[in-house]
Amino acid sequence: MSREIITVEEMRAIDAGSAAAGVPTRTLMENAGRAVADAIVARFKPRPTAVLCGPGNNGGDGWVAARYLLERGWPVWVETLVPRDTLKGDAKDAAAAFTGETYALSRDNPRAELVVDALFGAGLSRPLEGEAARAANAFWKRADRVVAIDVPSGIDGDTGMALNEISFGAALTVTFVSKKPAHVLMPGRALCGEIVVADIGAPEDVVAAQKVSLFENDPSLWSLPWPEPDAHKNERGHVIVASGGRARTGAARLSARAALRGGAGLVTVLSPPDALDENAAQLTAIMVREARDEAAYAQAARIARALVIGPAFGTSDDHYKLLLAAIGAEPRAPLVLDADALTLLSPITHGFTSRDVLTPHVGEFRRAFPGIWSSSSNRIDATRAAAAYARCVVLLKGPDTVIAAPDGRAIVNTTGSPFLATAGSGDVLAGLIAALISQGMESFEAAAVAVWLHGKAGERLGPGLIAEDVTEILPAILNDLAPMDLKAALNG
Ligand SMILES: NC(=O)C1=CN([C@@H]2O[C@H](COP(=O)(O)OP(=O)(O)OC[C@H]3O[C@@H](n4cnc5c(N)ncnc54)[C@H](OP(=O)(O)O)[C@@H]3O)[C@@H](O)[C@H]2O)[C@H](O)CC1
Ligand SMILES: [K+]
Repeated sequence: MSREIITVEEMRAIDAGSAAAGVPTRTLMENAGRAVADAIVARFKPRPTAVLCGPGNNGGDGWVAARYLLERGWPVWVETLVPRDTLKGDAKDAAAAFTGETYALSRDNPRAELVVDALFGAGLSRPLEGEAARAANAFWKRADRVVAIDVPSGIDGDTGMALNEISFGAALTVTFVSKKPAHVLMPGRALCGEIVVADIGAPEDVVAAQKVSLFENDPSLWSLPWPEPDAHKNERGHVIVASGGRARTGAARLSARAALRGGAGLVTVLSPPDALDENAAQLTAIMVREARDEAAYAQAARIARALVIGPAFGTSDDHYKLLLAAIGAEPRAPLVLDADALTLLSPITHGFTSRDVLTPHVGEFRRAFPGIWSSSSNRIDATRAAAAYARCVVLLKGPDTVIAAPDGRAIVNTTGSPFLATAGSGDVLAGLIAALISQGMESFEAAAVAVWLHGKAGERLGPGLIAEDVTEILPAILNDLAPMDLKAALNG
């Protein structure tokens, strides 16, 4: 399946391009409606079904779906928001071809056990009102009985937000060509239920002409740096993690352990003198190095293959100087900057490089990039703008983490579980990113892989998860991803 995510504007361009290439929009609508009926028939037994149709082409898809369900013997009727004779274009044709019962949308219609929401899709331009809002509220708690066409009505396709917080929620959403931002961004993703992407016959070259650079995170987008059989630890890179001072060291160790589990050949915790014993007492495979002054941080930046600064690092003026020493080192390793490092640098005025990664959560992002946050319409645009501005990879953490590169590429992650929102989780993520960079991955890809793995760990662990568990379950997740020939070699 294609992992591309297209915006509403791109989807409109694909519609127009298809028509120009000889595939009429009426054909696309026919294929869309049939795909909806197919998805329903594959999942539900026949039952009284109402198809709620709106004034535009989303409604048109609904009329087509109703016709196919009727042909398959389903007890199905249409409830239309606007009089049938006011419909135009493809939707008018689609409605004319439906021979079943039709009602005006209202609370007095026959009781349906399944509702197909074909009120609004990509053309939603204002909040739901009137009968549409009433229906959304009536079915809000019955999402298990709702199938949405394209997006649950009321949700903006480009942002995943419900306008005025009124929308449908669905058990199944059937969309066309590719997912839209609303299918991967919260709360849209959660309101869609299962998402089916149907091919409706838009010509491949028409889709390719959009030059999409936004993807849903997936192993098909990247390949992990598996070691060669004769690999030496030095080839797998050296990650250094800067520790906080006395009694503030756990975060750095979590990060360091994640770096080791993530495959870094060597991992060192860079420790202020007062925390040296504390760190040394709790580390075995991970090395500890004392760092007294700015020169030590600059030196670490020179010798590492990736340097993590931020987890419980400290936010004093002295810490700021140490951070600047690392940033200013020449040449220097890619930096993974999180937590306190972001606080120290906010608002960001530094230019970084495309090898550096900033990993803010929303609060940190708003402080780091205040103007960008307030002027962006969604998390994808915000992260892209921040990456272009700071000239580095930016990873905006959340249930819908977005990773953007300064060249405009962006990935939205959809693995994970709410249990990952816990102390130390971000420290583990930073260490994992550094581990993958240290093994030679491009920083943008490294960040995408790390978030995907981190999310999978969250899914497997579920309730009771603590950050330490995330590092410990990584071998199982990595093993599943290992190529067959490596598995065969390991199994003799
Ligand atoms: N390539 C594809 O993926 C295809 C998708 N198809 C389907 O087409 C819709 C998009 O159709 P469109 O007609 O552009 O838009 P809608 O059906 O969502 O609705 C537009 C009309 O609704 C009015 N509107 C918008 N918001 C409201 C509201 N809150 N209350 C009342 N009316 C509203 C809008 O009015 P304007 O004043 O804004 O103009 C329009 O009249 C897509 O989602 C797919 O389902 C094609 O079938 C095939 C190709
Ligand atoms: K809809």
